[in-house]
Amino acid sequence: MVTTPTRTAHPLGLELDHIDHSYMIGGAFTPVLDDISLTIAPGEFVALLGPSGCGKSTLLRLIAGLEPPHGGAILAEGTPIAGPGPDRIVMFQDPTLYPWRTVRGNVALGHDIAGRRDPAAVAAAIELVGLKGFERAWPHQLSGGMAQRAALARALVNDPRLLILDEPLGKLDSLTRLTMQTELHRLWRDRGFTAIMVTHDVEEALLLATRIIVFSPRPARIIGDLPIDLPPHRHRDDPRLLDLRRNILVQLGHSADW
Ligand SMILES: Nc1ncnc2c1ncn2[C@@H]1O[C@H](COP(=O)(O)OP(=O)(O)OP(=O)(O)O)[C@@H](O)[C@H]1O
Repeated sequence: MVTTPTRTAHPLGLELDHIDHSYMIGGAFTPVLDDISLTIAPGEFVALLGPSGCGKSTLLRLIAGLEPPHGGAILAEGTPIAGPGPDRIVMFQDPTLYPWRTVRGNVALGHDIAGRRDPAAVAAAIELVGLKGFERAWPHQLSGGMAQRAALARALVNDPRLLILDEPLGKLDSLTRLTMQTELHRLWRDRGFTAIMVTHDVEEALLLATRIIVFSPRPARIIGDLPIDLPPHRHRDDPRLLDLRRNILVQLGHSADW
């Protein structure tokens, strides 16, 4: 696999200022996000952890600009986010590749929409995620991990300033997941974008993130904000990582020996 010399020119910094959000669920007004304030520095890798249904994906959607918050504001470098933008790319649990496009066609999608032609950048992104040789493969010919790599290449080809990851590795088998964790971490280090990732896996958060935000059950409030001051190359059995894991599990309401 290649390493890339290209660094994202300007990783995006974010300010979440007293965010509230709610939905009508079954006819009832249901608060989902409760007074979320958070400053994310350019280049951070922030993992969001919290109980199922607490509002993590909702927060990602607001940051992506797919919905406006009902209260408060989200500022990107001081400017309120007013909708989706090419500087903020979202990657979901399902790779959602277009079945009628090859790997190359899927990765080039953002360029095609923007009317841009840059076959070299597309080829570089494909190589970067280890799919060189599969440019002409169709999505149905890929394994789950390969499809997720193609989705990652599609996200990276546009050189995002902020990568928004909603459980991107959640559906992968455990071995592929380990490989993809390493790859994602390497890409983040090499490219230097800001990353915000929802995961249910405390260990994954500890292996990848520079900071972990822990949320309460719905409506999500921030109950923990932990800087992860570990070296870039981390080991699952590092006693400091195991201590942090215990601490986070307790915050999430599990017993420490879980
Ligand atoms: N478009 C929507 N319309 C109505 N309710 C919604 C909508 N999207 C999410 N919700 C509700 O908001 C709450 C939070 O959902 P969200 O998907 O943000 O949680 P989550 O923390 O990401 O959950 P999980 O960890 O299980 O993926 C849930 O109760 C869900 O039912």
